Amino acid sequence: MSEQTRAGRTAAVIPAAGRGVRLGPGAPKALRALGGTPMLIHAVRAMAASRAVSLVVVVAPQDGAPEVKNLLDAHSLPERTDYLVVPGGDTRQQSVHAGLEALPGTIGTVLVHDAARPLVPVDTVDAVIAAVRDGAPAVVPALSLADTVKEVEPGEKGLPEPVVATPERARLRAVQTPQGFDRDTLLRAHRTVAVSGDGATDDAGMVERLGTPVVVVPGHEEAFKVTRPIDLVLAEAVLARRRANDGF
Ligand SMILES: Nc1ccn([C@@H]2O[C@H](COP(=O)(O)OP(=O)(O)OP(=O)(O)O)[C@@H](O)[C@H]2O)c(=O)n1
Ligand SMILES: C[C@](O)(CO)[C@H](O)COP(=O)(O)O
Repeated sequence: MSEQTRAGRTAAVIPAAGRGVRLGPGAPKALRALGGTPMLIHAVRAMAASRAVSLVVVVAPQDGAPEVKNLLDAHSLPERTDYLVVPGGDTRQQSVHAGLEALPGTIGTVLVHDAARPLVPVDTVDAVIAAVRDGAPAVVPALSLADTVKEVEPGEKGLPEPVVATPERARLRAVQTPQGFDRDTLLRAHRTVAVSGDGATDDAGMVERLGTPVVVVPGHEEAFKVTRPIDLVLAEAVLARRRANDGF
């Protein structure tokens, strides 16, 4: 069944319904400008840049679907790709679930990509799709860590926290998006797995909870998530360098 569905088309679901509290006051994060263009538009273009992606489903803030539709209409996007907008939920996983339920039956492979990762290169997108099409039911791009990581006993904010363990860094990876899935597998995870607790911060974590294997492929430094104000400074710098290199 999976092999059969994976022969189908590839869609990208972009959860974009978050507020961006950690970025500070302002418009919903996905709608904030990066290089003069909403972050969401960068993310949509990043998915549609892959020739394998034939449908992009944007999950908009709950009451923001009309605004997001207008935004997509107002920006140039590849014509070979179809675009759909659906309203999101209170959590990232509710939003992703809403996007998945909107997929037509012809979709065999699905990517889930944060609107907050506007600069992911198309080679990373294609590598994830290729790994799913080669038979992996769940694929995540990830990077090794530059910092040592400590596990702590979380305490009150501002107070010293006791260290519990120092995990072996060589075995750790920082996970990015787009994450790629056999569509039936991810839908099953979203329909059956609890959306809180360990493994609920990303879609691959939910698939892990099904007992289904997940594999990692190399991520990319420019696929970082715009979470805090410093990330926006970095994103502007990366975009400016790209534009200078492209000569416009
Ligand atoms: N209810 C939600 C919450 C998050 N997201 C999306 O999930 C992605 C990753 O989440 P994150 O970076 O945490 O975004 P926010 O939730 O907006 O950030 P914050 O936690 O700082 O408010 C973002 O593209 C965000 O729009 C979503 O679609 N629906
Ligand atoms: C999905 C994700 O981007 C993988 O790193 C991450 O788990 C999202 O976490 P957030 O706290 O909801 O931004």
